[in-house]
Amino acid sequence: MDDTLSDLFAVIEDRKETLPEGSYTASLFTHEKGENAVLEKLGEETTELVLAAKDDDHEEVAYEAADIVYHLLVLLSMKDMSLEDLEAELEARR
Ligand SMILES: N=c1c2ncn([C@@H]3O[C@H](COP(=O)(O)OP(=O)(O)OP(=O)(O)O)[C@@H](O)[C@H]3O)c2ncn1[C@@H]1O[C@H](COP(=O)(O)O)[C@@H](O)[C@H]1O
Repeated sequence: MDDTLSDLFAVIEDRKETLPEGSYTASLFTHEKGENAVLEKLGEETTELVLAAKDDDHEEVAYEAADIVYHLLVLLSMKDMSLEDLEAELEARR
């Protein structure tokens, strides 16, 4: 899981840097979509996650959770934060 998250975060950071055409991630870092789109997605996906959990739909819970994690990592990158910031907070709670 650690590798999956850090690999995904590295891809997101690369998309932010290189802004390749056709990249959904890159579109979030431009005015095409921007921060509001990321925040809206996080809100929508959280609602969808709650509904999937209420239905006990494990496949849908995993799908929505993955959408949330991806957009959360994009948000961290937008704020010039890193996975280490998240890890430090989690570690501090142990
Ligand atoms: N993990 C993800 C990921 N999760 C979700 N999404 C996108 O987030 C959007 C989620 O929105 P919805 O579920 O609401 O789907 P939608 O109805 O198509 O929404 P709209 O974008 O049309 O508004 C979709 O366009 C998904 O493709 C993701 N896009 C990219 N990644 C990862 O980022 C990498 C780089 O992607 P690109 O930047 O597109 O090359 C990929 O290889 C993946 O590993």
